Amino acid sequence: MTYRAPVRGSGWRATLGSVFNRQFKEVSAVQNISFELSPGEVVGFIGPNGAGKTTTMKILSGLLHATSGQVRVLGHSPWQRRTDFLRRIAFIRGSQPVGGPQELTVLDTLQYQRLLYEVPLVQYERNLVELTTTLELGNLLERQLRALSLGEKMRAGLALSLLYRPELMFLDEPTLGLDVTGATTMRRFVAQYAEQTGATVLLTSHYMADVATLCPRLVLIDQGTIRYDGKLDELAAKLSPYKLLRITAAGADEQRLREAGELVEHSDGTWVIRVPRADVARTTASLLTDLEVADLSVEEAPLEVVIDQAYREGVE
Ligand SMILES: Nc1ncnc2c1ncn2[C@@H]1O[C@H](COP(=O)(O)OP(=O)(O)OP(=O)(O)O)[C@@H](O)[C@H]1O
Repeated sequence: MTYRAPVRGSGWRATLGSVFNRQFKEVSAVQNISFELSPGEVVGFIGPNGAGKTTTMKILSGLLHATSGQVRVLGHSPWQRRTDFLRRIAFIRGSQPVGGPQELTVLDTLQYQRLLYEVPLVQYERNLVELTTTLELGNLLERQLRALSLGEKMRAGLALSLLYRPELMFLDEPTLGLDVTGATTMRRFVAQYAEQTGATVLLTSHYMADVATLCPRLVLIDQGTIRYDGKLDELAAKLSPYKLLRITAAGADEQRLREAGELVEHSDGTWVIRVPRADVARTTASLLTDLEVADLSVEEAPLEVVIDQAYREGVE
């Protein structure tokens, strides 16, 4: 997919000049991307800023027409934007949760959406009750869209999209700017919707908590090309050949723990050591034998660390 981007120098002369003599350059956003989603999958589509995530989602939802290649979504060519296709998908962006006239109330907008998507009245009323409860919209329904906070807009935006029960959701940074509670509510809601309806979800996020909570599979894109497509835990295993042992033991001495692995942290009688994956079972057993262990847990390296490494060094 290439964009035709206008080229303009800086300063008012260049600005004026570009009005009469506009020049363009081709910007390649994504190339040779190929992946499939199975019905019911929840997939994390991640990558650094500018990697091509939003562009891909716009192509998949039909907002952009790819300059080359083949795209099939639910048996349709998305760019044709056929009504029967649009009724089955939703594209929800955390940066623009609700479009349309901002003077309308949430309820007006939901009613307008019902007409647009031809949702039968009985189904509309049932869905509205359910969405109002699960997304806690009760006291927002009579409020104008423009008066909503970011978190409230996001909840309203989700309700608008889910009113017609899409079977495929493109979620572009759905927790952007939300506080901890807002982000947790959003994750819980998406997981619940996908589970109850069997919907397929493709989700982009820079918050690893979203990915870790929701997505067993990851597609990692960088500079417009896919670098990894597979299970989240396999990516962690591939990139991080270590696990962390967190151990609380009375009378443990530093020397003994240093023998067991690389010391990462020590506070209040709790030690964290890094141990090669292959040695975890043996090391754990010997520590349990040698020390008076009150607590011991085996943890993966934090996902942030794994993904940061994938972005910086690649996956191979
Ligand atoms: N309308 C446009 N005109 C020209 N170039 C564009 C346009 N939209 C996006 N691009 C470029 O295409 C590339 C991919 O952008 P895209 O928005 O898809 O990235 P992204 O992965 O969603 O990034 P982010 O995580 O920052 O949102 C970037 O280099 C961007 O500058």
